[in-house]
Amino acid sequence: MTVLVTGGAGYIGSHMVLALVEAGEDVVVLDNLSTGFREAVAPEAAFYRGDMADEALVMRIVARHDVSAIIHFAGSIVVPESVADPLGYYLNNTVKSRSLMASAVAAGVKNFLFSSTAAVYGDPAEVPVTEKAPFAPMSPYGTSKMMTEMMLADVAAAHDFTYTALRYFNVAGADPEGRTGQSTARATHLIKVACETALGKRSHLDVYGTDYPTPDGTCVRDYIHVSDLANAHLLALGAMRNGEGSAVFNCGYGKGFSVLEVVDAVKRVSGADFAVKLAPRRPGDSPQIVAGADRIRKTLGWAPKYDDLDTIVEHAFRWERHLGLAKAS
Ligand SMILES: NC(=O)c1ccc[n+]([C@@H]2O[C@H](COP(=O)([O-])OP(=O)(O)OC[C@H]3O[C@@H](n4cnc5c(N)ncnc54)[C@H](O)[C@@H]3O)[C@@H](O)[C@H]2O)c1
Ligand SMILES: O=c1ccn([C@@H]2O[C@H](COP(=O)(O)OP(=O)(O)O[C@H]3O[C@H](CO)[C@@H](O)[C@H](O)[C@H]3O)[C@@H](O)[C@H]2O)c(=O)[nH]1
Repeated sequence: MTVLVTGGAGYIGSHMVLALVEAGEDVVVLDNLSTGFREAVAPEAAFYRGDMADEALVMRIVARHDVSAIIHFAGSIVVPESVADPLGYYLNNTVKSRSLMASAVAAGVKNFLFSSTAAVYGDPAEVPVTEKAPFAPMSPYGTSKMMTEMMLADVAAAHDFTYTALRYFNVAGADPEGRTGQSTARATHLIKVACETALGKRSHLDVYGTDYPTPDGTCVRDYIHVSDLANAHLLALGAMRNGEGSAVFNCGYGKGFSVLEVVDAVKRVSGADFAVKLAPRRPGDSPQIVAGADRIRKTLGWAPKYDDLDTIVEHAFRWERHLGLAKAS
């Protein structure tokens, strides 16, 4: 009874592997290391370097390790990059997820947890946005994830197969014990970029767009600590194993912070007053996304431990310092 984690060498996946190992699960990771790092994978987990769409490899892993559940993180994750390269995103996030699902069905793996995203909502009419809101992605990234969710629903209707789509809001922070964190090269995520800037790895931080219809004109996001997110996966996995059926959950705290508020938090926590430049809007950005987060708390009993922006930033900053002072590429 092993859990297969695709993308387990990545930022969120490496935290998930730690949480699974701590929970006593057997874990096998499949990752092509396109953005992940072999050394980020906890030593207790078996590791295969390969592509999630390599159906023969996935079937071999499932048979050899007696895989009974898949947690599927592997994918491409940068919103503006998806605007520039939609076909690349549809291939890696949608087409290759279809292959992974086909392998799961063929091999009889019945439980499938999927990394979806708040980006499937686009610019929602109501904020906080609940799971009942319609799909309205504003970027190829969001559309690529929406299509995967739609495939999962169809597969669950046709086969003995249960899925949970967790729609993450903005994931940030690092393992509180400092064992892993976000090591992504050429990072684009706000909190990581701000921490790099605070440490002098970048000359300044650009604020993309100051004329949005938000209180201070900058985009608002709901930042969730990566370790709370890993815990949400453990709960979702338990519910699927208990036969509770397919489900969709938002993963966020229900609180929004603007880009400028995040920049202030990073300055406060780091003690560094770095340069900030106001820049034009970035393609594909939604003005404001905040999670309606009741369903996961009520249904799965999720009780986050790190629901505090300064704590998230502190953990992210500590990891960034641990990575060293090499200039960000
Ligand atoms: N970081 C966020 O804020 C956020 C928010 C919502 C959803 N997500 C989703 O969570 C998942 C993990 O994101 P992350 O932030 O850890 O990103 P990441 O880039 O650190 O991790 C992705 C991992 O998948 C691997 N990978 C990519 N394509 C692959 C393929 N074809 N076959 C095998 N491995 C492959 C990469 O090498 C990497 O280790 C993604 O699916 C992403 O869309 C992330
Ligand atoms: O140097 C920077 C980086 C970001 N931002 C802004 O900060 C906000 C957050 O951006 P970012 O951290 O890149 O996250 P998102 O574009 O919101 O996307 C993240 O969050 C989504 C869920 O909401 C996930 O699905 C994506 O994978 C993940 O990249 C946006 O308004 C950006 O324009 C800046 O102003 N300057």
